[in-house]
Amino acid sequence: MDKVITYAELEANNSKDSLYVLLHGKVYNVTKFIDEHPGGDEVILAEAGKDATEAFEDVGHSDEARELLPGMCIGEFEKDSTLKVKQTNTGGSGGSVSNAVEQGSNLMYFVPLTLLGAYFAWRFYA
Ligand code: HEM
Repeated sequence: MDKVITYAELEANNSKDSLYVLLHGKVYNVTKFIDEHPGGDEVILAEAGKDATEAFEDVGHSDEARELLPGMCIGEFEKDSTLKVKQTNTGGSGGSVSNAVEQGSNLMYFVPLTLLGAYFAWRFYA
């Protein structure tokens, strides 16, 4: 299983006729499996050309489901491509939203602490 799959290859195999899925940094050819998937074909097709790891783990797939994976593995995902995928995911609106949340959580601590400090300063001097 030494073959390295590029992002271009992953993206090119995005239909029911030929479908690759990226899970945990490995690429799986699920073309034959998709009709047998108990969760239906649409959920897997929706992850075509993307990192499906999160969707796969969110479902909480059983050990039996995981045992099917090695048989469909066709290689490792190109490391640089992973970065590219991650960058497009964190870029754009998603990135600014999480930045805003991060800044918000800093304020969440800063504002009450400042008010508390002001209150005790007032009690002390009053
Ligand atoms: C390509 C690798 C995958 C394999 C081998 C696989 C296999 C399975 C198996 C065997 C089940 C039956 C329940 C279980 O044993 O856990 C299942 C259920 C399910 N799978 Fe997958 N799956 C794959 C990918 C995905 C992906 C990418 C999604 C995307 C969201 C997905 C969504 C679901 C859902 C929603 C169910 C639940 C169906 C139900 O309980 O009605 N699966 N899968």
